Amino acid sequence: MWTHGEGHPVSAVAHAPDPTGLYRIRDGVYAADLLLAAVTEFDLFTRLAARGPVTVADACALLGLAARPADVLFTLCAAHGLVDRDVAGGDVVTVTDLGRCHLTAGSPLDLRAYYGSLSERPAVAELAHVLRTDEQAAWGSAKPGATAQDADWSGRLGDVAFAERITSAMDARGAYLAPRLAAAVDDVAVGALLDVGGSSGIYATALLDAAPDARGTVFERAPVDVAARTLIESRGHADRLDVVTGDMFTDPLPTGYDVHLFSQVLHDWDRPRVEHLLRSSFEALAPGGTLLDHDTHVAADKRGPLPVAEYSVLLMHSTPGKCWSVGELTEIAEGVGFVGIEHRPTAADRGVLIARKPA
Ligand SMILES: C[S@@+](CC[C@H](N)C(=O)[O-])C[C@H]1O[C@@H](n2cnc3c(N)ncnc32)[C@H](O)[C@@H]1O
Repeated sequence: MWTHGEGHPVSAVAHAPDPTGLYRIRDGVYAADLLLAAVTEFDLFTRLAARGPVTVADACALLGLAARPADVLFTLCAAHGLVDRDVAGGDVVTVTDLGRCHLTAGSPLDLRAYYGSLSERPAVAELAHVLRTDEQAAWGSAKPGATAQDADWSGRLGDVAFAERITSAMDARGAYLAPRLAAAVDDVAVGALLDVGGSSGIYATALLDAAPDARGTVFERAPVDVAARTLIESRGHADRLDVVTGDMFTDPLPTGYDVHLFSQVLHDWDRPRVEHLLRSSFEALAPGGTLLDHDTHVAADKRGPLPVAEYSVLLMHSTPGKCWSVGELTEIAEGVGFVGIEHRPTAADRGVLIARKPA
């Protein structure tokens, strides 16, 4: 029988019921609205079926879609079996029998009116706007009238109360995920760990628990740095895990670390900023060091997995990011100099991309 707070985190996780379904409900909360928007605002399947196989770039031109949200949309449609997506063959999408039979005009089994009956949901309009403009919507579909500065997720992190709330959320998410990440990389030697955007330090704590001689640093922006220090101290890890305050986009990362961890950080950012972060990591990492990117990763063929495709919709809605594919991250990491890239599953649809800096 499971009781809250039972035992050490590692054994607690080992004995806990699997919460993957609970992560999926939360992370996939906008996914149905994106499909509703695609059907009701763009009549996506009717127009694509009439066109035949088409590149994603041409589909964007045909439908008036911006590239990033279209990429997220077509991964979701592929994961649902509504389109075939051939990334290796030029990123061509083709409506499947399922999409053609049930979501196109003229079919006797056309469900578009059924989907249309929910088209007034506020999130449908928000997602249609993101699809057209690539402008992110307010975090949590914040109340009408909020200023862009107030509504933007990254901008709101400057507010102490919001930063504490988000840090608590990240910490709660990590209680189950962090020990599983540590177990998945237990063969990676850790001397000094830098956890970039490490929030409460829960992942760094788990990695250090598995490497008793190692030390670590959480690199965080203000005011999350304050919440991080408080939580690390309260857990009795302040002797081995400190917090350095900085901005990962305007400051160089500190040197003297042989393992860098980015956990669920890259999915918040667009490609230029992901490239910046991986280049910055490569420059600061000790020769022979290891980069760990722990996140929900889309498969290289961009056809799923479905829970990751669904989470990518939330990120597309309210950040400039998305769930990056293993192929995209490998290309970016190799482009800045990393080698030996591999991907391992961890828990709850997460995985870790491991890359090495040559010695
Ligand atoms: C989605 S959270 C991930 C937190 C944690 N790594 C995890 O896996 O739950 C992104 C983190 O990046 C931090 N962050 C955002 N912008 C930053 C910046 N410019 N410099 C440093 N940290 C930043 C945020 O404060 C936040 O803690």
